Amino acid sequence: MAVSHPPRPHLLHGTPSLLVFTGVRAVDPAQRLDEVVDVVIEDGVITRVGRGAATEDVRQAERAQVLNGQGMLLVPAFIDLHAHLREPGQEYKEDIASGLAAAAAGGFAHVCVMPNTRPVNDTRAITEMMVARAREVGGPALHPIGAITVGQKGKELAEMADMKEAGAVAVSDDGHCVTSSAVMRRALEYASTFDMPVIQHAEDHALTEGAQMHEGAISTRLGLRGWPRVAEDIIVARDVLLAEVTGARYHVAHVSSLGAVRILREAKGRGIAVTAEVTPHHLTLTDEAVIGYDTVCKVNPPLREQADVDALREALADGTIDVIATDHAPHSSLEKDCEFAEASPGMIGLELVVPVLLGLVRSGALSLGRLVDALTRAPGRVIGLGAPTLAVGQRAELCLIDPERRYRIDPARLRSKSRNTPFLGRELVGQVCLTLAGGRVVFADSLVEAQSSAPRGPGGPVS
Ligand SMILES: NC(=O)N[C@@H](CC(=O)O)C(=O)O
Ligand SMILES: [Zn+2]
Repeated sequence: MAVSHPPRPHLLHGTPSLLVFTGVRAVDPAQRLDEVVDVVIEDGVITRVGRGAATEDVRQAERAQVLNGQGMLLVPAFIDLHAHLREPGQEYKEDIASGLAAAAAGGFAHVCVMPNTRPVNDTRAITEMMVARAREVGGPALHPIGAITVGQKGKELAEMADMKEAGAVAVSDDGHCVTSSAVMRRALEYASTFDMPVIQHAEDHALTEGAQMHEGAISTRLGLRGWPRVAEDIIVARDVLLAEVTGARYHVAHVSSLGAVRILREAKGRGIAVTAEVTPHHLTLTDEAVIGYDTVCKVNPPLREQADVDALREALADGTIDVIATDHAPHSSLEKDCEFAEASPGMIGLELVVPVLLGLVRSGALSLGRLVDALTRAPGRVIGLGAPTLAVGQRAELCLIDPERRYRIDPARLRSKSRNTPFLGRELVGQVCLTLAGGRVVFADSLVEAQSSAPRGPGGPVS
């Protein structure tokens, strides 16, 4: 696995001051919009949306860059609630610049980053450093998630108020579970005084010691120690009870088991403030992928069985699971080109959300509106960020997708520094062509470049 690669060409010579999409299918759950329209963006702000909005005047304006949206989808840019960008400390796997470039290529305008860096982000100083570094880089906005406990050790609570002031949007010990009920109770109480959600990586470590994959028939056959569903279910059940007594906001990271889905459905039915996310890989892969002992299929929580996949899809469709999050977890060949038992768990995902998940829409497992909602409005609600929308007057944060483009996932074209994904080399359908974040173009694919030419007159780029 190569660790570095050349960046893809950047397009549109910056951000055109007048950007026009004609005849594009715009899908925006916040406005209940699903219609073929024109969209006009002036100086980074959406100024017109509607049939015929791109009048002759607009299209002929000297500074206009007009993109033919026929057959394309335009959606609000995505928010990822769960990514590991590895800076500080493991920049050979990913850093804030490469991680945000990957996010932009995946259609994201906002990325929440987990605190299991080296050192752990459990302080104001590290939170500030991440925010400052992301500002320097530009591109999608970065939102740190602070640790729940000092050093993610599960004992003393970290200084959440400090981290919140510095920009943290939530707390989590992701990578580790807060197993002590007493610590978890205090964490929920403390975080709720700052109105911060507590994100739990639900894994009863006593039940997963030495585990390599999902516990089931395949783990037995492969002779690998298993991670039973109940290790997730026990923690989710306990935490739901704690969320109920504390009234705090509780969010479950990367739900993988059908039992956890059942518990969440019941909790939501009783009006408890719980939310949950699922990853693209848990929605599309099972433990059968592990049969060749390929270390790219090792991930926490593990890929489970078809019955789990079916339950997760159903839960996402009916809103029991609110959010799709990538759990983008880059690792280099050092952690993956080894024995299965030695390999680190995790898969990259930021650049693969659209091609992996549009398949679910084509097969009828998920509506396009719900898919977009789970990537925009739902995560926005969890972190209290106004959702990106295509409404007039909004700063443009959007993503243009070619839903029919079929291509092979090519390692040379990924912007992440890492290559650990089982989707590498697979033929998938659906590609992000253009991403705007904060009113600016942060990613443009060659197809968009081919369609556009440099602005024809003065008034050019705003960036
Ligand atoms: N998901 C993973 O398998 N790995 C994550 C940690 C985590 O989210 O559990 C990582 O940081 O590598
Ligand atoms: Zn985790």
